[in-house]
Amino acid sequence: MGDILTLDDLRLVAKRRLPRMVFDFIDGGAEDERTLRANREAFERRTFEPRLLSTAAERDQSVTVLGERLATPVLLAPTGLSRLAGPGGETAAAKAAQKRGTVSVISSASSVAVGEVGRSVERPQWFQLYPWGDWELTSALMDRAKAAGVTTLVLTLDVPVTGARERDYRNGMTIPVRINPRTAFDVLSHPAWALKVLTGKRITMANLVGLREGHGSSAASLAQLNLSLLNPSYSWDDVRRVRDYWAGRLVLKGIMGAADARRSVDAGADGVIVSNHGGRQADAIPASLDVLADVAAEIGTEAEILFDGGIRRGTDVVMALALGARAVLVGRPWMYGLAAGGQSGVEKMFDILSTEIDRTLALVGARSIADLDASFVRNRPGTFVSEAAR
Ligand SMILES: Cc1cc2nc3c(=O)[nH]c(=O)nc-3n(C[C@H](O)[C@H](O)[C@H](O)COP(=O)(O)O)c2cc1C
Ligand SMILES: CC(C)CC(=O)C(=O)O
Repeated sequence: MGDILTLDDLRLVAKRRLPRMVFDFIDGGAEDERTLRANREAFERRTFEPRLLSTAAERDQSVTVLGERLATPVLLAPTGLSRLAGPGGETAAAKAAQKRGTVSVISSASSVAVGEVGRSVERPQWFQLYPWGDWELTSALMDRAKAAGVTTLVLTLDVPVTGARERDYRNGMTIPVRINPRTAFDVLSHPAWALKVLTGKRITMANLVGLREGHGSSAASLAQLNLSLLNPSYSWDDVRRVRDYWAGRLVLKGIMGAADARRSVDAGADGVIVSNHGGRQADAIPASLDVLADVAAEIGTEAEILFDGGIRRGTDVVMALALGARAVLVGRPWMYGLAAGGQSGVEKMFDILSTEIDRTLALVGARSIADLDASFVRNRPGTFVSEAAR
């Protein structure tokens, strides 16, 4: 991995190593992928106003998030079925995060059960829950997370139904996976991946195993169960019910405006994640960066604000922090890291970002994260991204 300089390099290695259907599942977004592209363009449209002669010989990028000290302001976002990207999946990711002094958020749809990840690391992890209609299963999952030592629950609110990831439909990446000459060729032409990933333990939504009496345990039936549990009429009262049940910290994910940020605080959230699910759910909603300052203005003094969507550089991290986030999460980049080099690939991702964050702090003139505020960022109208650059 010596020639990998950037997170985009990691993406290209992942693209070579993974079957197209797996790469596109990770890389893709919903419908026309407008929101997916917008997430990047929002960073490319903004610039810094450097403050000269105001940094220090050593910069400090540590932050405190909901009472936890993190060595770097980057957490791993919850992503389902990570073992598709590489062996170890969520366990490898949690170990990498722990090694770099931060945490991962384990998805409800993770391919390693939360208890197993918890046993493989000392640092307590976070756990993500979907807005399920079935309270018995929801509370059972919270109990499992608590028993696994989870400190912070992330309740994802932007999945009333699944977004239309059209790359997946076209590639046969559906439930069940469509096996035809094209998908078979796709897998067979990536023998190293097939050997490493498909010959290991069966890839399945491990948290759901045994959750529902009498429910089958095949990968397809568990994925189907996950889908069928989604509840389009989930309400703020349901959020309050989770709040009352979960004694730890509660973070609401998918907040895209001041009004929902206010409702989150009213429902008892300790924090929110400004996120559009990496452009995988609603298309034609804004870049998450474009609503961050609004959310910060509304609830910045009452709850902690985290951010995800399109972070690919240290400059992006510093910009999001300057605009009001306490820390950021990355989704696709750690999956690319896992595909490129397992746990060391995820560590590599952290190392690239940390080095870039440190250099950016020095170049914009900040000694620590606490020095950053919106005055470091210029908002430029229009975009610098050409069609060709995409
Ligand atoms: C392959 C994949 C699976 C995901 N699975 C989940 C999930 O299970 N739960 C969830 O809340 N978000 C999920 N997300 C969204 C991420 O948590 C995060 O919001 C998003 O990836 C951030 O954008 P980024 O990929 O540009 O960093 C997933 C994202 C990807 C790419
Ligand atoms: C594995 C899926 C259930 C999760 C996913 O793709 C997502 O939430 O974006």
